[in-house]
Amino acid sequence: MSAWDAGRPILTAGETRAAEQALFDGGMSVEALMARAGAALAELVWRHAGPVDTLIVCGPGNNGGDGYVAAALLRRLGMTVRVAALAAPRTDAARHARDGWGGAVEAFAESAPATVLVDALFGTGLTRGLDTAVATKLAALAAAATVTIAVDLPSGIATDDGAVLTEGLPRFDLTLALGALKPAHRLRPAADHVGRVVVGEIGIPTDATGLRELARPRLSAPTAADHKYSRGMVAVAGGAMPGAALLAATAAQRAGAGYVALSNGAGGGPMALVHRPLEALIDDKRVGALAIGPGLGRDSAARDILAVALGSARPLLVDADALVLLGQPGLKRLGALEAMAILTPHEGEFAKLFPGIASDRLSRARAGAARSGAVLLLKGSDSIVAHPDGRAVIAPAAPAWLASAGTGDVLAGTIAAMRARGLDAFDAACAGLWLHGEAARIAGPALIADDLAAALPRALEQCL
Ligand SMILES: NC(=O)C1=CN([C@@H]2O[C@H](COP(=O)(O)OP(=O)(O)OC[C@H]3O[C@@H](n4cnc5c(N)ncnc54)[C@H](OP(=O)(O)O)[C@@H]3O)[C@@H](O)[C@H]2O)[C@@H](O)CC1
Ligand SMILES: Nc1ncnc2c1ncn2[C@@H]1O[C@H](COP(=O)(O)OP(=O)(O)O)[C@@H](O)[C@H]1O
Ligand SMILES: [K+]
Repeated sequence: MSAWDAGRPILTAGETRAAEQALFDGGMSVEALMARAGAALAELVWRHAGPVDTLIVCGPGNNGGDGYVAAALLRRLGMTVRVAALAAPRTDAARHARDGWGGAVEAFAESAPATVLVDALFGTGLTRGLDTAVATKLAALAAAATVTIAVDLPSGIATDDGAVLTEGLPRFDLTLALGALKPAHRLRPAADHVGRVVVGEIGIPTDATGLRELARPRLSAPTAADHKYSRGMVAVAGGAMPGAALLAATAAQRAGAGYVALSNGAGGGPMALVHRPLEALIDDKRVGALAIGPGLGRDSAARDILAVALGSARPLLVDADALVLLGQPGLKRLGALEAMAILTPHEGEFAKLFPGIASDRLSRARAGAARSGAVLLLKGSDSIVAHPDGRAVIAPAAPAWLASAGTGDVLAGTIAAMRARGLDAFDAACAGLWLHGEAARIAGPALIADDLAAALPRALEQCL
């Protein structure tokens, strides 16, 4: 299964509305869909918080409507549940839901805290940050609660770009994503506020999405018919700083490549690493991926090495210094290559390579892929893989211990191994990114890039 098919769909606010509309066009009522959403919420509260006193704070839209539905269901289960409203319902469905609750409705500003706080103020309809008084009250209720649950999204974050629009927004324990994940559940800084995310299946169609969550890849183990070249041959073009290229090459070996060759290396590294000149490697048709950038340097020698790599027919992975040296002519060459290339910039490299693309991270990654004609992996604490055709995958948060020199070099080698084993550029970037995050979890606190490479086999094991 491809990385695209394996990942859970992520819908924007607009896509969610369109998906809901498709159900309504098919004859379903808004009230019926809200009944499903409210039931999913009631079940989540019941399962995760138990029969303790609960306060559900409801906004004026359908997010608030979900809250009223859940309140009525929880009361029926015998729970002590109170409802507080920020404003009267403004949609027919939310009014219907409040009528179904029928009990007392406190004023939000005066409501007392409870053990469980359910935030049903705003969801995908949020258009601006919360007023200061509302934000302060929500934070106080959250601070006094033992368990905090957000309906669809914590109120105060932008659904589509991961922006936090409200100062002092609480970090919730749990978020019930209705129908599908939204970008804000995975994009930082919003993602820092969602806690554990549970997707509530309410039956909305999700196939029109252009965005998915990174999923664990399924990879095959070598069979009796395999030999070292069929498992994937990786070439790493080294340069001024041999350590970085060596890390990338070692990572490619540990990620399962059958043959890894390093050019311009200073020697050293695993005995199994082959040292060969770049000119010989680019003419070797067995090379399934050529990684260039880690430790390349930015001098004239580095430019020459990059020119050789760009002139080769080997599938390219362009990282680090090579991204900075590429420039506009290099980008043009990339787009014209027969085998789709992979670019792995961090934010700084991205800004140098694509001056003038200033937007949220997801839009930037997509624009960079479209402009280069290459798969673009925008690194960071919420890494994104974008295809030139507009599809994108967001990785769940990886351990921040990855913020350590050389971990990007390990990622480059890991992705090169995936590309060389025969995955297409998009799947290789996704598989490598997943293995990298998992290796970081395995390596644990204070990891160094060498540990990460050493942990790759155990990450790989989980994909077989
Ligand atoms: N669609 C469906 O059928 C279903 C949807 N479902 C649920 O509905 C949610 C989306 O519902 P929604 O579209 O009604 O938007 P919602 O987030 O409740 O708020 C919109 C209201 O808030 C207002 N407003 C916005 N920002 C504000 C602010 N900062 N401060 C103050 N006010 C602000 C805005 O008015 P405005 O002032 O912007 O005109 C408007 O009145 C979705 O997340 C899911 O939970 C499920 O029930 C399944 C069925
Ligand atoms: N705070 C963080 N949380 C999670 N992952 C991070 C964080 N900071 C960096 N990373 C990851 O660590 C790697 C760093 O790569 P890079 O910036 O190229 O470093 P280097 O050039 O030193 O190898 C990337 O995969 C990036 O996504
Ligand atoms: K909410």
